[in-house]
Amino acid sequence: MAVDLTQIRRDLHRIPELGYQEFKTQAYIMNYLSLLPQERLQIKTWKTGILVKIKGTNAKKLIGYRTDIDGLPIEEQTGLDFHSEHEGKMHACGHDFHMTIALGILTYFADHPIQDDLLFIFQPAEEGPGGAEAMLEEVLVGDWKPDMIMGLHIAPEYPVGTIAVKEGLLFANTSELFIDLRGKGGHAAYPQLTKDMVVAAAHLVTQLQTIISRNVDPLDSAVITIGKITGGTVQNIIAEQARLEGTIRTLSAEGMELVKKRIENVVKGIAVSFECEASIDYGCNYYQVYNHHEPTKAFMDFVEKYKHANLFVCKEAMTGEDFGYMLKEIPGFMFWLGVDSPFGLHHAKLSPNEEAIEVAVSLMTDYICTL
Ligand SMILES: CC(=O)N[C@@H](CCC[C@H](N)C(=O)O)C(=O)O
Repeated sequence: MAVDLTQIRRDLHRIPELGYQEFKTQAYIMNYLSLLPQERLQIKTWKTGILVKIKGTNAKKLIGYRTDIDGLPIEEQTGLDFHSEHEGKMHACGHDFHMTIALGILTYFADHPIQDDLLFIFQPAEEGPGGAEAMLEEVLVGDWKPDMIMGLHIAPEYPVGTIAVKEGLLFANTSELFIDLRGKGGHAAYPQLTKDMVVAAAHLVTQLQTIISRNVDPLDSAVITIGKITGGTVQNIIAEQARLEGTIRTLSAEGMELVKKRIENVVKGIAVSFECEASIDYGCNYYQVYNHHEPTKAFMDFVEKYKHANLFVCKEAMTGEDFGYMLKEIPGFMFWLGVDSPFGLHHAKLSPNEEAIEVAVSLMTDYICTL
C-alpha cells in the first residue's frame, strides 16, 4: 500500500496529547490500521495504547517493536504550517516521528509478511506517568510477550542518516521529584512574623545542587534538575507555600538511592532551619535503558554495513525512557535516530528533519527481514 509518511507525521504532530489522554492519537492510528490488509492483523487496545500483531508465515518467534505516543505540556513555537492544534501541548520529544516510523514499518510487513510474527506496541504516557511497566504486566503476557524488542528515539544533535547506539547502558535511571514547603504567610513589611517559603525554596534549590557536587562520586554521574518553582500569591505578600518540581537522573539504581536519601536529609534540614513543613513526592520512576549485548551487537554490525546509514557508537545519556522496563524483561535494544534539529528535545522549537523518517523505516524493515 502506498503511504505518505510525511502526511501521517504532520497529522499526528497537529494533535499532541498528554499521557493516558491520547484519545485522538489512538483513533487516528486505529483508523489508519483499518485501511491496511486485515488478513494477518490482530489488533487490541489497552487504555489509550494499541497492540498490533502481524502473523508470520511460519512463526518461530515474536519480534517486538515499540513506539511511544504521548506529547508534552509545551506551547509550540516552531511556526510550522502543521503546528500543534492543542494549546499548550506539543510533540516536542519526537513521538510523532516515532509513531510514523512504526506505522511505516508495520505497513510494509502487513503487505510483505515474514516468517516470524511481529508485534507493534503503541505505548501511552512515556513522558509520565509511564505506560511501559503497566503494559508489560497487563498485556505483554502469554503469546503477546515478544522474544525480542526494539525501539528508537530521535536525536536532534545528529545528522540525518546517523544511527547512534551502544551496548549496555544507554539511558539513565530517572525519578520525578516534587517538594512542597508550607510556612506562614504575611505582610511583606513584617518578615519577622512569617516563615517565608520563597526564601526557603531558594535555599533548597541551591542545597540540592550540592548533592551532585559533594555527595555523588565525581567519577559517577547524576543530575538533579528543578524545572519549575511556584509559590506565593502576589508581590507584597510573603509566601506561605512553595513547590519545586524536578527530576533526578543517575547511572545506577544505587546512585538513585543515594541521591534520594540525601534529598530527604537536605529537605529535613530546610524544614528545621526555616521552621516549616516539607514533603517529598517522587512521582514516576523509570528503570534505566540497558541494551542487551547480543541483539545490540547484531544490529550494530548490520548498521555498519548498511549503505544508507552511518553507525555512531555513542555514550550513555541522562535522558530517561520507560522502555527500560521492557528491556529489563525482554532482550533487545533502543537506538538514537539522527534528525538534525538546531533545537533539542523538549524545546518549543524542536523541528526534526522529516527525511529521517524514511531512513528509519528502510533501515528497520531491512533489518527485521534479517532476523
Ligand atoms: C527521552 C526523554 O526525554 N524522556 C523523558 C522521560 C521523562 C520521565 C519523567 N517524566 C521524569 O521527568 O523523570 C526525559 O525527561 O528524559
